[in-house]
Amino acid sequence: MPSLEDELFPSTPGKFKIERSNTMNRQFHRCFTSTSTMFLWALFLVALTASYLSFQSFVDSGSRYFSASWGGIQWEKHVRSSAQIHRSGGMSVLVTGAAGFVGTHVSLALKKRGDGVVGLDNFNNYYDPSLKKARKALLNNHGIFVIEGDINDAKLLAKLFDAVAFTHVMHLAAQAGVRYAMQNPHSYVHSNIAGLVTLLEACKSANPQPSIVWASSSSVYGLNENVPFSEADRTDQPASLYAATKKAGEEIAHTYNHIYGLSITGLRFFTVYGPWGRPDMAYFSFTRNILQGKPITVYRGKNHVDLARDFTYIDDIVKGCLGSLDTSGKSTGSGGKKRGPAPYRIFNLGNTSPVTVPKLVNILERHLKVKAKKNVIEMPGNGDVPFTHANISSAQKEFGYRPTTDLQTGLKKFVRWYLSYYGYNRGKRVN
Ligand SMILES: O=C(O)[C@H]1O[C@H](OP(=O)(O)OP(=O)(O)OC[C@H]2O[C@@H](n3ccc(=O)[nH]c3=O)[C@H](O)[C@@H]2O)[C@H](O)[C@@H](O)[C@@H]1O
Repeated sequence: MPSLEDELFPSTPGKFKIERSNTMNRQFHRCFTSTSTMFLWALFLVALTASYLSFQSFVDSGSRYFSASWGGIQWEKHVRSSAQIHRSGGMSVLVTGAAGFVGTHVSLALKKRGDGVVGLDNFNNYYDPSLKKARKALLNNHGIFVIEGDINDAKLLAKLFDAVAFTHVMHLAAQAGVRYAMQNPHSYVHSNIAGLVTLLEACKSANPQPSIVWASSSSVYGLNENVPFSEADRTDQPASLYAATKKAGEEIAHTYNHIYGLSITGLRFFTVYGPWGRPDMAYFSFTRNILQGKPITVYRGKNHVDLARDFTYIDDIVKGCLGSLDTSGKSTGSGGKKRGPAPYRIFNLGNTSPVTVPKLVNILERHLKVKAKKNVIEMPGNGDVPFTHANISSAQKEFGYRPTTDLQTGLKKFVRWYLSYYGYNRGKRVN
């Protein structure tokens, strides 16, 4: 039987194989034995290092688990204190997408009037996450705790509803943007469909069930040509996957209302703009490019018709959100079972006065005191619609919604914020 040495060092044709004297044999054997011992030691050390490294990685993953961004006594304390109501008849609201544009403004408005607010946001990098972090810091300064987590995380949601009996959920977390849907379609399904269902599941099982107000979109009107758009108009011709996921969201919401007695209000926002806004939107990216001397691309419709939007200022949208929360009515279910019918509502939140994109550029040029380098091209077939225009009579009737800021005034406020946030006022540019 071959020895271990033989197996480790199989004979090979070479110097040591030719005729050897006894002495040479002994020396060779000594030398061979010590070499193989060293090799065994080396092997032992390698094995030791490997097991140490794998132990380290086990410890690391363990500590990652224990230091997860949510959970623990301190964390629950923060959640409960942030959810605390400070006015009589107030509400405690879970705001998803709290570090987003609309989420930040709504959270601040709720907190300011004495409602409890807990924020949830996944801080994804669809656009510059540092802007989301800055919004989070702003919310923290106002006593609002924002949890870094995803609406698809059912355990996190269950934990939140365990910790706090939220009266309302303001669901604003979403994958936004009309044209980006062609680049990353799955992100829309992940947030706007799967995420919505996970959230509604958590709400339906919560005891008490919260009332839900959530962000749909004016884009559900798609290729509809009746203007202004009314809630009763057809919404079965979406022009983008984004619009299709929002429309699907409305149907899913209806199902949860019907089966589980959840009170649900969907808000169709019309191109919301303002301070702390979204860098992917035209008014924001135009401002950035104009200030940096870069060209902007202005889309134009068929037959040289200008595109138009019912641009709606953020403060008006916030009023609409709060009005919806205040009039939402209660969910009726408990223990995951419906106990009676609950409200199901949909409202347009627009400005009711569409403005063309060239006019938007004009206003920006005046506020920025810089001429834009315009590159006008025909609207590509990328999900865009030629115009939007809201009929807001339902929201007006239900909770007195009345927008008061025109585009000229709203953009002035946006530009003032932009210049200050990006350091133009201090004589330096940080973007
Ligand atoms: O109201 C809505 O439902 C939607 O409003 C916006 O979508 P959109 O109206 O397309 O807003 P922008 O992306 O800011 O575009 C505004 C206008 O500028 C035009 N545009 C956009 C980008 C560009 O480079 N050039 C350009 O001319 C667009 O065609 C559009 O007519 C938001 O991005 C959506 O998330 C939201 O749901």
